[in-house]
Amino acid sequence: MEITLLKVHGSMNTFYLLEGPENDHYDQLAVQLAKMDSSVDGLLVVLPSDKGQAKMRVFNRDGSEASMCGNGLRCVARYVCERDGLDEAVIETMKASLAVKKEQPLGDGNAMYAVEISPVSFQLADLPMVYEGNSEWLMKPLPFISEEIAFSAVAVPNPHLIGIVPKAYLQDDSHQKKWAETFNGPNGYFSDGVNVSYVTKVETGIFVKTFERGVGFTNACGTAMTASALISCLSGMVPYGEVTVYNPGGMVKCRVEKEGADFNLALSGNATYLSRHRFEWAEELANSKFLSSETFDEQEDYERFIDKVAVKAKQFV
Ligand SMILES: N[C@@H](CCC[C@H](N)C(=O)O)C(=O)O
Repeated sequence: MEITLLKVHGSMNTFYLLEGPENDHYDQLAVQLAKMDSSVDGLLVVLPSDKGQAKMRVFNRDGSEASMCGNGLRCVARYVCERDGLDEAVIETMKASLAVKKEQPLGDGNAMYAVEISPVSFQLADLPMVYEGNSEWLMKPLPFISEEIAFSAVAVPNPHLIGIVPKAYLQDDSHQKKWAETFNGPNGYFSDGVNVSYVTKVETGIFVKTFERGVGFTNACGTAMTASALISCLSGMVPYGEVTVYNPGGMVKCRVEKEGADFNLALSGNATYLSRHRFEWAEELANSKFLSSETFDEQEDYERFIDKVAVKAKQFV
C-alpha cells in the first residue's frame, strides 16, 4: 500500500506522521520505520475523531503505544490546523481530548504551537508504579535508585519519573542511562515501564534530559519537560507561571498553573516539517521502501533559532 509520510520534529524529537484510517498494524510500521531511519523516535498517526478535529495515536520506536506525546502533539496540531484552516483545535488522544493552538512564530519564522497537557496525576496507581504501599512519591530519594537524588513520580498521563540532579549527572549521563534502561520496559516497580528525566536548574530556567520508554535517550520529550517544569515549581526551584525548559534539541516554554489542588499545564514550542515521502508499506514489512522524498527548508530556520535563542542548551550536551 502506498502512503504519504511527513517527517516532523518538536525540539528535534523526530517522528514520521501519517494520516490514515484505523489499522491494527501501526505498531509494526513504527518498528519498520525506526529500522530504516535511526533518527526517528516514533510514529504519529492522525485519525478521524468525533471528539475533536482529529485523533492522535503515538507509537514509540519499539512499537509500544504511548497515551500521550507532547512534542508530537504540537506537530499534529500544526498538521490539523493547516489542513482545516484553523488557529485552534481539539485533538483526541488515548486518555483525553486536548486543546491546541497556533502561536506567534518565534525567532526566524518557526511554526510554534501550544498544547494542553492533561490529565495530571501523582497517584502511583496512574503511572502505574508500585513501591512499598505508597500512593504518591514526591521529591524524595528512591533508595532502590539513589539516596542522593530527589525523585517524583507523575502521570501526564504517560508515566514519568523525574529526578532533580546537580549538573554533573547531566554532563555524565551514565547514572541516568543505567537506571532508565533498567526500568524502561515492564518491571516490578513500573509494570508498563517509565520515562526517566534528570533535571537541573540553569540561570534562566531548567534543563531536562530524558531517557524515553520504548526509545532511549532522546533530544527532547514534551510530556517529560512539562512534568519536570511542574516538579520544579512544586519544589520551589522555579516560580509558577511560564518556565523556560532547555533540552538537548532546543528550548520550549511550559506553563504551570496551580488551581486549588489541580494543575493546568501547557507546552509551547516549534513544530517543524523536515520532509515529505511517498512510502510503499509492504505486506512483507522488510520489503517496504521509500519511493520518493521532498525536503522542506524549515530546518535552517530552526537551527538559527537554536543558535540564537536556545544557545544555553548546548552547555550540557
Ligand atoms: N516524546 C514524547 C513522549 C513519547 C511517549 C513516551 N516514550 C512514552 O512511552 O510514554 C513527548 O514528547 O511527550
